[in-house]
Formats: sequence, C-alpha cells, structure tokens
Amino acid sequence: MAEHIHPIFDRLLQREDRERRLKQKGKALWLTGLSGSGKSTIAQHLERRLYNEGFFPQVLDGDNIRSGINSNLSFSDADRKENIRRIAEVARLYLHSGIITINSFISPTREIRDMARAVIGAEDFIEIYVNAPIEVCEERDVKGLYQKARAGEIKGFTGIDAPYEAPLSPAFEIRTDQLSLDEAVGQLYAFIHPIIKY
Ligand SMILES: Nc1ncnc2c1ncn2[C@@H]1O[C@H](COP(=O)(O)OS(=O)(=O)O)[C@@H](OP(=O)(O)O)[C@H]1O
Ligand SMILES: Nc1ncnc2c1ncn2[C@@H]1O[C@H](COP(=O)(O)OP(=O)(O)O)[C@@H](O)[C@H]1O
Repeated sequence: MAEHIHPIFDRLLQREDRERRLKQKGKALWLTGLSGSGKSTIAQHLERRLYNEGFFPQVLDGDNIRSGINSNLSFSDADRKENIRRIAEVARLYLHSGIITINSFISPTREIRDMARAVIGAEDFIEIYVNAPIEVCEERDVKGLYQKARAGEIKGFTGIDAPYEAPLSPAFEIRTDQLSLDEAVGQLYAFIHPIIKY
C-alpha cells in the first residue's frame, strides 16, 4: 500500500518542492521594448540585485539564446515568432524548476507575447514594458544598428521598418528616458519582490 512505500518514492518531485528549497516563487519576468530601450541593462542589474538578496534568478537574452539554441533563426516575422516560442518553452522549464527568469527580448507584437504568455501560463508571466521613445533609443544607438537600418544596410529593423506594438496593459512599465538605471532597477525590484517571495 502507498503508505508503506519509502517517502522518497511516494510522489514525483513537484515545482513546490523546488520553490521551497530555493525559498522563492518561480516566475518568468518578461521584458519587452525596442532595441536600446534598456532591457539587457536592467535585466543584468536586476539579476545581480536579486541574487544579492538571496534569490536565484537567470537572465535569458540574445547572448545566451540567439547565439545558441536559436542561432539558426533570423529576424523575419516567422523566425521572431519561433525565437519567442522556444524562449517561452525554456522559461517554462526554468519556471518548473522554481527559478525566476528575466527574459530580455524585443518580442515585438502582442500576438508573439500572447503566445509566450500562453506557453508559460498567465499566472507566472509578468509582462514588463521597458519604454523609451524611439528617438531616445536611436540616439543611444548602443550597437550602431539604427544607423545601419537608416542606411538600408539592415532590413526589417524593429521600430524603423518592422513593427513594435507596445503592451496594452503591462504588469509594470519603466520609462528609461525619465529614470536613472538605479531608479529603474529599484522600482522594478520593489514591484516584483512581493510576487517572488516565498
Ligand atoms: N532586424 C532587427 N530587428 C531588431 N533587432 C535586431 C535586428 N537585427 C539584429 N537585431 C539585434 O537583435 C536583438 C533583438 O533580438 P530579439 O531576439 O530580442 O528580437 S525578437 O524578439 O525576436 O524580435 C537586438 O538587440 P537589443 O538591442 O538588445 O534589443 C538587436 O541588437
Ligand atoms: N534608466 C535606464 N535603464 C536602462 N538603461 C538605461 C537607462 N538610462 C540609460 N540607459 C542606457 O541605455 C542603453 C540601453 O541599452 P540595452 O540595455 O542594450 O538595451 P536593449 O537591451 O533594450 O537593446 C544602455 O547604454 C544604458 O546604459
């Protein structure tokens, strides 16, 4: 009878067991915004802040996704969709390990983000709009890509000749043209802390 089986074998390890071990609630924080809006910078600083406060976060961004698992994908509409679908599946695996992912991707359309939300589950998908006007992003031009897009050297660049649809009701919005980096990370941390604390 089940009661006599050694406790180790009495049921499959659950997400809740892992969350108890990590002393946190697994969530997928989903940072969306234009290239240069500040997603990666905020993601990296938030990751460090969470880690220092005892949480166990993991950034997913172009550096560890588009360079690896998604290295065969372009920036066509279909490939962006496949990019985000795979990322959402990866975030879901982390989620069920009790880990907080900080997903930093343009994820340009509502349809794409709705797909990610559906894969991850609406309860666990926290949409964060990293908002700076395109003029500010273009002025920053962190990687020189806006200049290339304006010169026609890159086709289908988000915000220039490919769409970006702002979220209609994000869980949280950060205006990076109005806040310092420290303010932005501080406000985001204050918002998510109650959501992720065990
Ligand atoms: N055509 C085009 N449009 C937009 N962005 C481009 C493009 N080509 C290359 N890049 C660089 O790729 C980064 C965006 O990748 P993402 O995976 O976040 O894009 S998407 O969600 O699939 O739309 C983006 O990085 P971030 O600046 O960090 O957003 C760009 O540096
Ligand atoms: N409040 C802020 N939050 C985030 N980044 C900011 C902020 N203010 C200025 N920046 C600058 O804007 C740039 C954003 O670049 P990046 O993080 O690579 O954007 P993205 O990942 O969205 O393409 C960085 O050079 C960063 O230092």
